[in-house]
Amino acid sequence: MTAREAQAAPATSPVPRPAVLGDYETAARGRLDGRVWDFVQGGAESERTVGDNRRAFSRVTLRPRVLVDVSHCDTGTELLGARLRTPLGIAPTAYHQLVHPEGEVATARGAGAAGALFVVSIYASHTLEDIAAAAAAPLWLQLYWLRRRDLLAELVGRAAAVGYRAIVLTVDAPRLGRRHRDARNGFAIGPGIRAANLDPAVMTAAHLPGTGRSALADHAAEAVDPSVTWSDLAWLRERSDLPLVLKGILTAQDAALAVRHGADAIVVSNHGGRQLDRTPATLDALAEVVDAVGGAVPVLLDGGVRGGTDAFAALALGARAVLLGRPALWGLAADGAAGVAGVLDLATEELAHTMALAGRPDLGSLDRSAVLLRAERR
Ligand SMILES: Cc1cc2nc3c(=O)[nH]c(=O)nc-3n(C[C@H](O)[C@H](O)[C@H](O)COP(=O)(O)O)c2cc1C
Ligand SMILES: CCCCCCC(=O)C(=O)O
Repeated sequence: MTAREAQAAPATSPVPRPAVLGDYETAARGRLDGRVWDFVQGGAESERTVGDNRRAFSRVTLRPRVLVDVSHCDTGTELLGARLRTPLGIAPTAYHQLVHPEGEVATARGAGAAGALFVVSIYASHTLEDIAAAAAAPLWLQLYWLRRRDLLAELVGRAAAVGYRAIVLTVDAPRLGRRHRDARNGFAIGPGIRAANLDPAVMTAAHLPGTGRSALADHAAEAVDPSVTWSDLAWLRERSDLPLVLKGILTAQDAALAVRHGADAIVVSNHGGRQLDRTPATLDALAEVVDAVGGAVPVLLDGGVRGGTDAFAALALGARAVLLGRPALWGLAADGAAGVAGVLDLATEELAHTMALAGRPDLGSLDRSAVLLRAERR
């Protein structure tokens, strides 16, 4: 069942006729506890980077070509050997059960209905195996480099055994960003929700409310290994034959190092503005990374993508695919699997529409000449 069918059928759909992804945001806002909402929406420190990710997309101008046959617009793409119906996928986000009882199992169903990639967080609230059983489209597994390397080795083995297609190592979080909303809320992961793939002994701090701090930040300080460097990637490589994707690259220097150390793909990401505040908007960093990589590996982007026209801009500037973080959680909170598929289908329809009006009937015909990215006014 596609999301459109799901929404057309019962008059009880909680998000009737969403016109833009922001309609899912509004619906999610009405359903979530304030502290969970702050955890989802919030960013690090002044949240300047959260806003900059969005502002960068508003500086894009489109340059349409005309008298092109656009009677069929194809959003299909290929990524690390897998065919996808859409270049829009789901970024890894922790603890989907915070926003919907069916958590990542529903997210996997929604992504499958849309034919979209789903990157599963190491902090998923369902097991890798249950998520895989619900999936009908490619899954990748995201890791943070935990001090407990035995857990990493176990996870990459389990992921391969149930068909995950890549390992994504997030490299922008040697410690957690200073998230003032979570600190003020003393945010902790509530009872009944757990990181289903990790040893509970590692997770204690993440569940301690009432400290006056973010329990997740305390957990990260305990559990994440901040001493990891480029040379450690070989350790992970030796334990998995799956392609290795590095998420959180923002500079040409690190992009070149990633290629040199054998990364199979790169995600240009500032973690949705949740880690180092005042990093560049991902759209502004994209061309630098794409140029440094020189086509050696695919480059993906996340951060601030809120519709098909944003995706069009990122794809034109060289991204092979684009990931949605918060919007997937809005869809999940609003309407479970149908909401996730609804977000992906709506954004993909918007992308196809933009492609038609811009005279670019397939992703291969999209290049930098399709957009102008105006410099930021100082
Ligand atoms: C609630 C939440 C949880 C997140 N959890 C993770 C995570 O577990 N691993 C990770 O690599 N990134 C995580 N991220 C960052 C996302 O993968 C992604 O980089 C970011 O959300 C993209 O920006 P967007 O939300 O503006 O689309 C999280 C983001 C949010 C909003
Ligand atoms: C590394 C400790 C917990 C991380 C929580 C998920 C996440 O990455 C986020 O942005 O939030």
